[in-house]
Amino acid sequence: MAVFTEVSEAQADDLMQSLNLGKLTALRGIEGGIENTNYFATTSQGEYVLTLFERLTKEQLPFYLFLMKHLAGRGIPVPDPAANRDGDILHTVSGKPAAVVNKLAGKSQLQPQAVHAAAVGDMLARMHLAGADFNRSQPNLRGLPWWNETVPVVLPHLDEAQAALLRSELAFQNHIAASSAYSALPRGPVHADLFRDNVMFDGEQLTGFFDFYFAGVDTWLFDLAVCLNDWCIDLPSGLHDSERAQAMLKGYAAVRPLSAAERDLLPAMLRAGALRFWISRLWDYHLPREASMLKPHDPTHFERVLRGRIAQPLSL
Ligand SMILES: Nc1ncnc2c1ncn2[C@@H]1O[C@H](COP(=O)(O)OP(=O)(O)O)[C@@H](O)[C@H]1O
Ligand SMILES: N[C@@H](CCOP(=O)(O)O)C(=O)O
Repeated sequence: MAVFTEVSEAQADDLMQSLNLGKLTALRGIEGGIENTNYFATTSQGEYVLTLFERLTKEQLPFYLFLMKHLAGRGIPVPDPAANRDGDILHTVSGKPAAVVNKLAGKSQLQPQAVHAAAVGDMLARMHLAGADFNRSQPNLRGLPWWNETVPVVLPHLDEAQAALLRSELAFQNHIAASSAYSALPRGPVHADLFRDNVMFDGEQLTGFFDFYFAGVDTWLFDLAVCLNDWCIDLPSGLHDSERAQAMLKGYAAVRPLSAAERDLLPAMLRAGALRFWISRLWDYHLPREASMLKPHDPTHFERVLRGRIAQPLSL
């Protein structure tokens, strides 16, 4: 479940009315998600999602919320945070920072085909281009500095072979990040967590995507690698699916062709994407948050993905 903080109907009604979104008619806690408290709030005007942020601070949140607003304004199908009469889009509910966004149509496609992978590639490239002139900046808070901090914390929980892999991959990624080839990669705001459960489809039509709370400024190639590592990997084997990967790469490149430097570094970024989620899953698994009733994601999945990416680098 992902209701860490209870919200009463009266509290939600007050907020919806202050946002000029009508009178609350129903409020329902959302089970999915692992980071924040989420409710579906129905009003006389429509359906919305109310999020209370459990870990992110008031200083960090404007980047995500204004990025969503910027992208929505450019026609990218992402939730648009609602503003009050003073133009504020970050609110407070039960002492927690909170936001209200429109509910997106569609449902998750958890068993994607090539056509879905292509649509995600196309939309990701559109998002990168639309975000290029966004005027705020915040690093990817789950980027290399966080990996360097967190690896020593999770290492004691691993067996020898896993610890050796984690150490050597972290060293490899530090080496890549210090290279001139890496510095030459184009960058901008990235979603950084565009997994299957964060994208909505109506049949083959991508209707929207959400959950921007791991977004940040990073290389566009890293974002693409994160998508390839989720949409184009079979579950539970962790094996690469070439048909879906080619479809995603083609969908992306039709909107924004990859540079030579990006093509060269794709294998390293696929490893970076696998390492990032192996570390965060190990962290969530071995150091769970107090009072959380969540079932953590399986860390060994991304260990398998990483081993696969090292053994069989994807070449373009
Ligand atoms: N804007 C939205 N439109 C439709 N459904 C949403 C929207 N935002 C969140 N959801 C629903 O809420 C669930 C949890 O949201 P998510 O952002 O993944 O939570 P968390 O940040 O806690 O991981 C999603 O799986 C989805 O079902
Ligand atoms: N996609 C990540 C976990 C982040 O969870 P989300 O529900 O906020 O997308 C993973 O699979 O490890």
